[in-house]
Amino acid sequence: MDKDALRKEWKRRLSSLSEEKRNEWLHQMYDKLFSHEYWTSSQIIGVTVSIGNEIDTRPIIEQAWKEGKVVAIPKCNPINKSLSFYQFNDDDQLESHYFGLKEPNPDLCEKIHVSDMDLLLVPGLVFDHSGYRVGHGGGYYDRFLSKENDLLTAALCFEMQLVENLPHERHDIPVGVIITSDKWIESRKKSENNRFQ
Ligand SMILES: Nc1nc2c(c(=O)[nH]1)N(C=O)[C@@H](CNc1ccc(C(=O)N[C@@H](CCC(=O)O)C(=O)O)cc1)CN2
Ligand SMILES: Nc1ncnc2c1ncn2[C@@H]1O[C@H](COP(=O)(O)OP(=O)(O)OP(=O)(O)O)[C@@H](O)[C@H]1O
Repeated sequence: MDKDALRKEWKRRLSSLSEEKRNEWLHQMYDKLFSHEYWTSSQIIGVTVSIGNEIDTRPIIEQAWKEGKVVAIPKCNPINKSLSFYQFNDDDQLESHYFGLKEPNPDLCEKIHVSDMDLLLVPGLVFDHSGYRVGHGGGYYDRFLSKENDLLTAALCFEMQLVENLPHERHDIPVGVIITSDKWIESRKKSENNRFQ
């Protein structure tokens, strides 16, 4: 399957997940994330504001606030397909101009410099065991990550979003850790670790 076919198929699969299973798995995933050292050692966390059938990021944002962490959310620049991150403290700072996404209003938010970010949670539809991903197809995160070698990256996904191998191109950048409801995968080292099960 090419990337477009994968996108289409996994959007369909995600939309057919029952509310009950979705919630059960999400809570297991959050627990794994919040006990991972990437989370505990990070003060400034980049995360999207989820929409539709994406992994619900609201509980992650609220946990970060509760722990006194800084939440940085992305704003797209569709002209050059770049991302800028802004500090998110309050829902009043959100606006929706582009593609139905909830984005920060730059007039109401402080900009976060990438070099200050500790951990970036990367969205995606399908992932493989090496950390390669297929996202919504804008290439925003690959472009962004191509300039940020040192940033810790993690992705949350359901087990059903994991496949053995994805087609990838030279510009694709794998995420460091994948967290599912069952396990976390240190994808960069290609070794699985079930320490948090
Ligand atoms: N919640 C959430 N926010 C996110 C992402 C995400 O996956 N989830 N992104 C993850 O990357 C970025 C936005 N990703 C996008 C990926 C593709 C298109 C897209 O297909 N745009 C079309 C059509 C635009 C239009 O109709 O206006 C295009 O560019 O041709 C848009 C945004 C940043 N914010
Ligand atoms: N670093 C880059 N430099 C130039 N073009 C890029 C780069 N990364 C991705 N692209 C281009 O962006 C488009 C979308 O890329 P891709 O299919 O990998 O997106 P995606 O990873 O699914 O989306 P996203 O990162 O927004 O979640 C492709 O045409 C790809 O060639």
